Amino acid sequence: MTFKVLISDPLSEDGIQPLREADNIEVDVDTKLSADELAEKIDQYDALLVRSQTKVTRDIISNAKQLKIIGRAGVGVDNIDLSAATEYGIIVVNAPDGNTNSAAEHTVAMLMSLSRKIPQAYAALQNGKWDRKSHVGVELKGKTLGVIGMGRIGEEVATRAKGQRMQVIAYDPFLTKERADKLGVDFGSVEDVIKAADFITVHTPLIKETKHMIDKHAFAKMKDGVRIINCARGGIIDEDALFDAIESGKVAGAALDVFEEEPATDHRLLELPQVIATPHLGASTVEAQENVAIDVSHDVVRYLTEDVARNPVNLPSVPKEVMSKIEPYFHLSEKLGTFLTHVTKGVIEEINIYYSGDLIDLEVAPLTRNTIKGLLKRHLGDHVNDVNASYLAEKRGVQVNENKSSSTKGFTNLLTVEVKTKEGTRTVSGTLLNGLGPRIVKVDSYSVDVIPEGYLVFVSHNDRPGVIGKVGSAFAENDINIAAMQVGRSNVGGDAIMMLTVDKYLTDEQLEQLEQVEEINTVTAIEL
Ligand SMILES: NC(=O)C1=CN([C@@H]2O[C@H](COP(=O)(O)OP(=O)(O)OC[C@H]3O[C@@H](n4cnc5c(N)ncnc54)[C@H](O)[C@@H]3O)[C@@H](O)[C@H]2O)C=CC1
Ligand SMILES: O=C(O)CCC(=O)C(=O)O
Repeated sequence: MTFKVLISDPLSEDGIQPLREADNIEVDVDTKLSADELAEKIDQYDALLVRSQTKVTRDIISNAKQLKIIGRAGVGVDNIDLSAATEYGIIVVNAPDGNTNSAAEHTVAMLMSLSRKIPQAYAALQNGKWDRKSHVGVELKGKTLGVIGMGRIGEEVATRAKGQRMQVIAYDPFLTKERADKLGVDFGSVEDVIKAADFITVHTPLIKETKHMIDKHAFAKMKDGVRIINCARGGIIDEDALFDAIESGKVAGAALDVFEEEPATDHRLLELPQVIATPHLGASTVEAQENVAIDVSHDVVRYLTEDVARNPVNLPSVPKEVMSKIEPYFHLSEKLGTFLTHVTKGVIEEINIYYSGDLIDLEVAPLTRNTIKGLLKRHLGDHVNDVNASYLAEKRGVQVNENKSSSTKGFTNLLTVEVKTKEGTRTVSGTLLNGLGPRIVKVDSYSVDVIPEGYLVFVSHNDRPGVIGKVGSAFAENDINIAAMQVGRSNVGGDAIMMLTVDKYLTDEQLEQLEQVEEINTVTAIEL
């Protein structure tokens, strides 16, 4: 099978070598497509790679009939409609580490340019003005830098600012005292930071909580003559409030690499002499562009060929060590879900998944997603995958509960899936037998030992002498070859079940014939 990859923004040619070198991947580069052209063309592709220029909208995603992965060569994924991608089962991956250094260096460059008015002085000189009076700067040494967002870039900036002998005070919801002490920075609330700082730099993602977090109220609390830097995302700082704060003299200057609307060629902030700006250049170095393209290309190859991604954005990433431990249970979890879709009557309202034995200490969320996938796929089709399984269940009002239970019923590991509908509850348990692979070991209260593979027939019947022979004959009369058979009963003469492994999926006619046997209540054909 050959996968087709479209690259719709300029990416480093050296960086995309992993894609070019993959045997089964064909790469098209087209960086001039309009949104409409992309929406029209996208249905031929298995993967789309972008930088920040292409807006991957719901419209484009809904046309992407075979798209499996969107790769963002960079950190911020705000140019991709993540909820649409999740809904359509498309994984989004980014390259979070490759441009950290460049973005941090750019921030420091902006900090120094801002403090010494280098861009303004250069522009004046180009216009023939030897003006030394208007371009008096301030030193960084001894000043306080406020860092909001101490992730990868924020931390690098803080460390470098200390090299300039600045004091650093930082806020991040995940910044612990231990980490702050280790980095040699003070920490406090957003308010503490903005009140204490002479320079403020933001390094958060643009999300609901950070949109306009620096607004007119925040500016009012700052020191007079504060200077602001934004090399993260336009919109973290309210641009109108910044404009007013500069005009009023509260803010002495601002250095902006990013804007709420980009490209921002005609922005009123750019008319202010206190503002210096670059056109979103934080990651624009040879090194960063090569790094992010390499990282994202590797992830696209990995996902298309092995179904694993290192930097997924709309799916929690599972560390390799965890993955290697849970991987053997993947097959079992999906098969248990699929088994239940065959034997469950009515609309699923609740799914309870119980993990016990060896499974109790593992991170089982990926197995839960896989079980849900098994439960939904038969009815919703092949577009159900790990990315959208939980979303689709939630959308349908299905409550999913993940439980860890100490009851192993004698197995070293046991995975039990219970499904509730208005018509009742059905339960199936499976285990991974050492050296023998996956087994279904219980259906409702009946113990069985069945390999969850191929074609099965689930028969519920009354426990009477001779019934097994009758069922055997009925199968023979219907030309159905039985490869294996398991029986289980609740009590002598009571309800009983049979699980048979057969060679073919039973037709409706065959099922009707089998149900003619007096002792048989229901016969269900199962394909796992
Ligand atoms: N200008 C450019 O070309 C570039 C811009 N960026 C942008 O820089 C930003 C930071 O990137 P990274 O450091 O790689 O991301 P990161 O994910 O490592 O760090 C973001 C940090 O922000 C923190 N945060 C989230 N909400 C917050 C809040 N309300 N207040 C304070 N902190 C909050 C998070 O806890 C996290 O530690 C992103 O917006 C990214 O898109 C990244 C690379 C290049
Ligand atoms: O140069 C780019 O692609 C933008 C980089 C960026 O903003 C990011 O990685 O978040």
